[in-house]
Amino acid sequence: MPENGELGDSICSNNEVVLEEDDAADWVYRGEGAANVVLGYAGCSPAFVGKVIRIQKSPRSTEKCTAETSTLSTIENLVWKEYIKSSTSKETAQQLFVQNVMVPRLGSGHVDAGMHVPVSRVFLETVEKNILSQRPPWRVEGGKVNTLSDNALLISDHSIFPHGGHQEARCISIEIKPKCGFLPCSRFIAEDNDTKRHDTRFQMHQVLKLHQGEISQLSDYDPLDLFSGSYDRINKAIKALFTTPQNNFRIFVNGSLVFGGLGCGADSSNLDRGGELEDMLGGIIQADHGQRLEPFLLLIGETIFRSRVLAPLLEAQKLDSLDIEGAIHAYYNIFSQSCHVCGDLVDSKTSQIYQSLHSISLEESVKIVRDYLIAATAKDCSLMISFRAREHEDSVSPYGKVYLESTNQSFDYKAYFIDLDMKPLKKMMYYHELDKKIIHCFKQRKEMQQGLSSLC
Ligand SMILES: O=P(O)(O)O[C@@H]1[C@@H](OP(=O)(O)O)[C@H](OP(=O)(O)O)[C@H](O)[C@H](OP(=O)(O)O)[C@H]1OP(=O)(O)O
Ligand SMILES: Nc1ncnc2c1ncn2[C@@H]1O[C@H](COP(=O)(O)OP(=O)(O)OP(=O)(O)O)[C@@H](O)[C@H]1O
Ligand SMILES: [Zn+2]
Repeated sequence: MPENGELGDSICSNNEVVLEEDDAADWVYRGEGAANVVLGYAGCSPAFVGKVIRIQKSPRSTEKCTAETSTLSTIENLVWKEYIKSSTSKETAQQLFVQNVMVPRLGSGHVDAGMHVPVSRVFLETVEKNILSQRPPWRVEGGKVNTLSDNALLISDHSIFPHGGHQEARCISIEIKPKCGFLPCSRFIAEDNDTKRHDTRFQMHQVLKLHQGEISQLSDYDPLDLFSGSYDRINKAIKALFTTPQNNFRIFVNGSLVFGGLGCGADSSNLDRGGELEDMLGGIIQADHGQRLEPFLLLIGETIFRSRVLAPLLEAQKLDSLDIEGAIHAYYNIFSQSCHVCGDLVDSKTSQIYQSLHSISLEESVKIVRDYLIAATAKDCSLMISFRAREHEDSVSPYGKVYLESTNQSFDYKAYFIDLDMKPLKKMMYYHELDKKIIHCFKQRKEMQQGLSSLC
């Protein structure tokens, strides 16, 4: 149960201010994912300084925008009933999911659930026009601002520090999408899929992405390193993220993106060949030009190592204890449907293993699916860490402190998780299909490589 007992109403819904056409010019494009566009505030209204707004998109394929007024489905209400009241609108349910499900797991100091601000349709239409030229073409193709939404989510801007009255120090932030940090060991993983116990989901998915032309090279990054808790392995992961950032690593200076892409395709093409990043690091890392990047990457590693901020994220990811190969059967149970997966099985020994999952109670099935979905959110969110140099060693600060030995500097830092959206229940079948595709493609490549090496 949520600690504050809040199950239904929008959190601190700000009904006094409505963003109108004239306000649109104050909001500048920051980035976007598959589902939302994020804009930073460049105006001077105290209510918005230091904030971003997150605006829903609607997929192009549906042609028309749809107003997000509907509520969760009956079965989704059953899954989330401990956390979200059944009559709640979908968008408020999203916010309550963050507040009641994710904040207790990741810590209130690392998550801002945000609050809704009302927006007019013309505000959204103007924003859509203003940002069009800055959006990556493939994202424009994939979706547009949902101009029928009547609000946007106002969240702290995690890529800058709020103004403190004195002259602002340069702020540098990074964004990491760490993906799944453990190897599954569920007894429901079929023998044929044993590779899942040894190869990470991230690295196996890389092979499918390469095959489908979504990336042009395999990433060097191994999530097991980042989540290992070991200083050396964390630093190895950061170096790999820098070498092959894809959509897993970005750097911002004072809120502007300076390294990494606005989506997929950010391969090694934008490494710091011209030394621009070295220039940018100038105001923050006290070292000569050409020697700033390495300490900066060490600063990120040191912060992740010392703060242990990824430990609770890993715990949340591990709520997926049965793997999709187990959880999918519980999914069919809660719909009281005959299980399509078992229906397709020919091997009676394997079906016996899964039969045990079809004899559990509805409550147990709901818990398995709920935990799987929470884990899915934890495997897909991102971490933003912002740094600014500390001027006075003993100054009181609400932020964490990290010391960088190689330059003898201390930094303030803050670390926040973003994109903690609830995954739709209906995605369970997609997850099962994608899992099969990933393994199939990975095994094919492995067999091809083994065939080639036996020829040599
Ligand atoms: O399935 P995955 O692991 O590829 O994750 C999807 C992400 O792909 P990635 O591999 O990180 O590039 C995908 O990211 P991109 O759009 O590729 O940047 C989304 O985050 C997607 O979540 P949603 O559909 O927006 O809720 C993610 O879907 P979920 O699986 O988290 O639902
Ligand atoms: N609070 C924030 N402060 C600063 N930048 C942010 C914040 N929230 C999001 N961003 C930026 O906006 C980008 C898109 O945001 P977000 O990941 O929430 O979009 P999404 O559509 O939900 O993503 P997904 O594709 O995973 O569904 C992020 O990658 C990040 O660079
Ligand atoms: Zn089954």
